[in-house]
Amino acid sequence: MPTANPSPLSNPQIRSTIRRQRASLPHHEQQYRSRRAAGHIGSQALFRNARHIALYLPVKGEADPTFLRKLAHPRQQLYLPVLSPFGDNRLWFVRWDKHTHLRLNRFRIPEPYPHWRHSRPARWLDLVITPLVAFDGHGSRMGMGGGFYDRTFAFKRGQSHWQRPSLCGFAYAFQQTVHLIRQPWDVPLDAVVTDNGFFQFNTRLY
Ligand SMILES: Nc1nc2c(c(=O)[nH]1)N(C=O)[C@@H](CNc1ccc(C(=O)N[C@@H](CCC(=O)O)C(=O)O)cc1)CN2
Ligand SMILES: Nc1ncnc2c1ncn2[C@@H]1O[C@H](COP(=O)(O)OP(=O)(O)OP(=O)(O)O)[C@@H](O)[C@H]1O
Repeated sequence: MPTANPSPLSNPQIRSTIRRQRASLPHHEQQYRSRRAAGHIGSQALFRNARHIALYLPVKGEADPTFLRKLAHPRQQLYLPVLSPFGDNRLWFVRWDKHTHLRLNRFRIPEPYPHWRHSRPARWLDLVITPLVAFDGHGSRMGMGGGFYDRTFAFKRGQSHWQRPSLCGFAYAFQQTVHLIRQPWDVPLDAVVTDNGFFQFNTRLY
């Protein structure tokens, strides 16, 4: 586990700084950069070969992956994260199509109703586009601090990088930080896409 060269800022400092930066980006910049990021992953095999793809609906200036909806082929099925109704701080992934009704969850993020018949187990997804606050060049991810993605994809820890689902962070390029100290529960990203391009990590190294 890499611990050398940590960022001089503490995790809470990184989180609040980047969140502020993200939220102060003008709306048209958020949209422009998000569309560019979507364009960078839309042509990748990781995206093109995925049949079941989870996106998220952005809040508070997060990069917006919903541009991928237009790039998706009709055979590709899209899902959104839903807070598990069992209170176990895990995510369910529920189908997102033109019939899906959304409601606000306790973080005021729109999500589908947690119909289990429309949900797909996390391990049967092919690609999960994950929100994040910060990432580093080794695939470490810092999120909003709820541990939802880490809990839901804990089964991926220690697995080879080609096993599904692939986790691909979706972010603005300025969200990259020098080095995040990886916690034992952190599930590394397989890839990240930003307005600057698409990067795949060799997660087997850690
Ligand atoms: N767009 C989006 N959807 C997502 C996530 C995300 O990071 N972004 N999540 C990723 O896991 C899950 C929700 N996790 C979240 C965790 C904390 C906060 C949040 O804003 N917390 C407030 C304080 C807590 C509160 O309002 O009760 C804050 O930090 O200001 C939001 C989402 C599932 N859906
Ligand atoms: N697999 C797990 N089992 C139990 N607790 C976990 C697990 N993963 C994370 N947690 C807990 O969740 C808390 C938040 O973790 P962390 O700060 O890494 O969240 P995050 O990755 O930023 O959030 P999110 O995934 O929701 O965007 C930590 O205190 C950690 O103890």
